[in-house]
Amino acid sequence: MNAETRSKIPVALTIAGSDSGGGAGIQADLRTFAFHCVHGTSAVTCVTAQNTLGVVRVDAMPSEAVVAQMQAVVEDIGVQAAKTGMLLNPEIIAAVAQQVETLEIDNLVVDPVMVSRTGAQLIDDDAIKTLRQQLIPQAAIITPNRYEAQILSGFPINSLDDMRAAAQMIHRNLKAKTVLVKGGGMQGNARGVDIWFDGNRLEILTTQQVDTQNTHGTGCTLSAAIAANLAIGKDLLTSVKQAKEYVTTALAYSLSIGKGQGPVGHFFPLLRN
Ligand SMILES: Nc1ncnc2c1ncn2[C@@H]1O[C@H](COP(=O)(O)OP(=O)(O)OP(=O)(O)O)[C@@H](O)[C@H]1O
Ligand SMILES: Cc1ncc(CO)c(N)n1
Repeated sequence: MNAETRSKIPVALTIAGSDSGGGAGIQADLRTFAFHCVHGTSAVTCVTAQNTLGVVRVDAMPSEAVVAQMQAVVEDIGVQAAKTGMLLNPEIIAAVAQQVETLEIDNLVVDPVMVSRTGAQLIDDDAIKTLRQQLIPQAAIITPNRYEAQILSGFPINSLDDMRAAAQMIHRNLKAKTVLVKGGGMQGNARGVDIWFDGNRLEILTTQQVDTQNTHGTGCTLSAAIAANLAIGKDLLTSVKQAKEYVTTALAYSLSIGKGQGPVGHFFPLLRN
């Protein structure tokens, strides 16, 4: 049998950490790209020893190794979109920001991974500063969760109104082109509601609320799905809306594995009871 060669396969790049438990980070991103029929490439920033209960240990890659991975992928294969996840320290963030510019990477989705949904800080304070100054202004969209939006806006977020105000403030103060404040960590009716603001248009994005504790990797999955849709050539708002639908269905098929928060079911059409 002759192999059928396809020349127009969209390609996306994830610049993120490894999650040994397989629920978040590059493992979630590559599964999400594959689901969208987008070829997935990766630049690993750090290796976490992690499971459904939390992060046990983190080992950073040298920033030169992250740069080499980005260059190897972009200079040969080329990418139509990229996302960043856990970037860990100021050296890695500065190096990634520099390469995004040098390699002219378009359609950059920045998931400003700082604090997990459980409230655990995942990167150090200097890293947050570098992220604000060097990477966020280059993003087509940034996707902070409730706690990250609190840090970036500087005020507590307890309601949909607070989320709206934070999205507007982050857009204005950080020169973020588009902001999506995610509501997975909210209580009551605001849980699972996201706010989109691009300086012009403010949209409240809702799907069905899914009642599950298996929410590990929802943020990674959402930003990877946005990048996949952008790589395919969809516009930004359509990419976000469709990514949100994808996460909602993946949550509805989430996996009860481990003793804590299990991962979402990325390949739900293949899952059987
Ligand atoms: N229970 C839920 N029902 C419906 N949608 C949800 C639920 N939980 C999270 N989401 C959605 O999942 C997406 C990711 O948001 P979330 O706030 O969970 O990100 P995060 O905290 O960065 O995730 P992570 O667990 O990967 O750190 C958002 O679109 C959010 O609205
Ligand atoms: C590697 C990694 N990236 C991102 C997150 C946030 O969910 C996580 N827990 N682990």
